[in-house]
Amino acid sequence: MNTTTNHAAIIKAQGLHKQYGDFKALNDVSFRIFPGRIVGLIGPNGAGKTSLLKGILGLSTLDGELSVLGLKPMKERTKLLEQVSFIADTAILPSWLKVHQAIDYVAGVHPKFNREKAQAFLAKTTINPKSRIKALSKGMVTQLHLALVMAIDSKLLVLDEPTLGLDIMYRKQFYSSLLEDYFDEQKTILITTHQVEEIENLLTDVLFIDRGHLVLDSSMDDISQRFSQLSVSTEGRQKVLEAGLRPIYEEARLGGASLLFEGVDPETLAAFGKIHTPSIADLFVAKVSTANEGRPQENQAPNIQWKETGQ
Ligand SMILES: Nc1ncnc2c1ncn2[C@@H]1O[C@H](COP(=O)(O)OP(=O)(O)OP(=O)(O)O)[C@@H](O)[C@H]1O
Repeated sequence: MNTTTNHAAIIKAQGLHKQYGDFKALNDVSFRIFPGRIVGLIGPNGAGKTSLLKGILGLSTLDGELSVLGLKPMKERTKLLEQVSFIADTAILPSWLKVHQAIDYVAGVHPKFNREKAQAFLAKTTINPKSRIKALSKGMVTQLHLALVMAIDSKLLVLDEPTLGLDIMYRKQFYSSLLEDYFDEQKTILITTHQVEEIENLLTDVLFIDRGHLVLDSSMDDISQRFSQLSVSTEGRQKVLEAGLRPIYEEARLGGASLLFEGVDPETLAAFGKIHTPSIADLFVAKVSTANEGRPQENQAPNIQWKETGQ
């Protein structure tokens, strides 16, 4: 992240590469993540998010320099996992276990697990502590996982698609619990999701990744300083172009266009139409399209289906 801080970085990544046979899943990825941040790792299917997260957790090898909480993830995995908690997108709990036994189990193996916290998270769901895990719905199993993981007092929480399969009510509840009951300035959360609009207001920073390349590393504050989206009529668009202003991305909208600018003074733009900070989804599409212009066809991003923002 570009954020200036007095703290040492929790994650330092320099020139990371991941190769599966001939295929490059990560290509020269470098970034830093500092304590007290909630970082969204955003990218389309197959972008390399899980490969990166697995490397950070010491669950698979990455080439390049990587330090997490001052440790080398692969070599010092045991020590690292004492301070990190995570939910993989394919997390599985033994189906024969009862919910209260799952709590006992985690309490037994994890010194930083807070049983009362887990029980309080579960009390917000309809899960019966006496149920066997095999009797829970898919979404309930995820809820149980999240309750267990959020009750561990870790310095770093890694969430890979944490709310997959959960209903909208619980998703909202989960994200507000994450902020109110889990997060504090000593902790760091690294999260991936395809439902970017749901975490947009939660994030302090974003890392955009596309086809193994990091295409943006920015704090949300910097995004609002650096990028502006301008809604204009068709004539307004013409005037913008005549004034020599060049958007990095544009989309046709009913009766006009939406133009996305980088590093252009908002006051200059305001003379032509309505300006606002772009949504993460719009910014992602813009940055990926710009990055793709310089890449050969076979490395270009697939069509990305983001939720319409209705601009
Ligand atoms: N074990 C593997 N062997 C070969 N290729 C792999 C392996 N794991 C991942 N890949 C490839 O690497 C690329 C990145 O995969 P990865 O799972 O990191 O993407 P992702 O961004 O997490 O995607 P999604 O959003 O779909 O989960 C994909 O093209 C995938 O097919």
